[in-house]
Amino acid sequence: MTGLTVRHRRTVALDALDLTLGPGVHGLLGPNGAGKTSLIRVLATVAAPSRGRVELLGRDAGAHRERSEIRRRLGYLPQAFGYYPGFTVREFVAYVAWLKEMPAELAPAAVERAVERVGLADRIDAGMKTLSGGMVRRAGIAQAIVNEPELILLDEPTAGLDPEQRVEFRALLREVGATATVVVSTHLVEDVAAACSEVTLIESGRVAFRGTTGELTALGEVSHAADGSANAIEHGYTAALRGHRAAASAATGSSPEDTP
Ligand SMILES: Nc1ncnc2c1ncn2[C@@H]1O[C@H](COP(=O)(O)OP(=O)(O)OP(=O)(O)O)[C@@H](O)[C@H]1O
Repeated sequence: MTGLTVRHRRTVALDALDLTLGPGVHGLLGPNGAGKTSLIRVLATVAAPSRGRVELLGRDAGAHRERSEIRRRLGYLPQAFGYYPGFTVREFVAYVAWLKEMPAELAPAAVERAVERVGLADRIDAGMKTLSGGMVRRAGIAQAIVNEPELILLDEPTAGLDPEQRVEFRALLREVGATATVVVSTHLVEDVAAACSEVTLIESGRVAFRGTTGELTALGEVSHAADGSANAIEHGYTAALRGHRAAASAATGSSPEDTP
C-alpha cells in the first residue's frame, strides 16, 4: 500500500502509510485506537481508503472488477462478526464457502477440513447460538480459512480463546503462514512472539516499528535484561513506542510527556 490514508470524520486513523507485506505471518501491534482495525478493514476490502493506493494479490483493490477477484482469494475474521442464529457451524462455514464461490463439489470437504483445523469437529452440527464465545471465534477462524486463502486477515483472533486454544491457534497460524500472507492484529505480544515472522507496530496511524520479532525483542534488551521471550518482546514494544513518540514530539516541538 502506498500513501494509505483513512479518515473517520476528523480523526486520521491511518496517516499516509507505505507498507509492503509478503508471505508469512505479520503481527499488527499497537495501542487502542492506533489504526489496526482500520488497516485490516481496508485490506479486507470492506472499507475504502480516503487516499492512497492498495494493491492486494497483485491486483488493484480500488478497481471494482479486481476487487471481486481479491475477495474470492482472501479470508477475513473481523473483530465482531454476525451469523444467522439458526445456522449450525457447518452451515455457517458452508455459507462463506458459497460466498467465496468455491466449486460446489469441493465445498463440503473444505468445510469439514476448516472446522477440524480449528478443533470444532465434534460441534460441527451444533447450532452457532449454542457455542461458547471462544468456540464462536474458532468458527470465525474456520470461515476465514475455508477457501484456502492466499491472504488471511485476522482482527484480534485470540480474544476469548483459553490458553490451550491460543497455543493451538498459534500453531495453526504458523501452518497457514507457510503458504499465505497472514496479517493478524492482536494486543497480545505473546501471540506475536510465538507465531509471527514480522511485526508492524502502529501508533496514531503511523508505523512506529517494522521488523522481525527478534529485532523488536532486541530493542527491549537494550534497556532490560531478557527474562523470557514474552517479556523481552514486551520491553521491545514499549521501547519502540517510546522512541516513536519522542521522534514525533521532537518533530512538533512538544514534550513526549504531553502524549497520553
Ligand atoms: N467509525 C468510526 N468513526 C469515527 N472514528 C472512528 C471510527 N472507527 C475508528 N475510529 C477512530 O479511528 C482511530 C483508529 O481506530 P481503529 O479501530 O482502527 O484502532 P485499533 O488500533 O484497531 O484500536 P483497538 O486496539 O482499540 O481495536 C481511533 O481514534 C478511533 O477512535
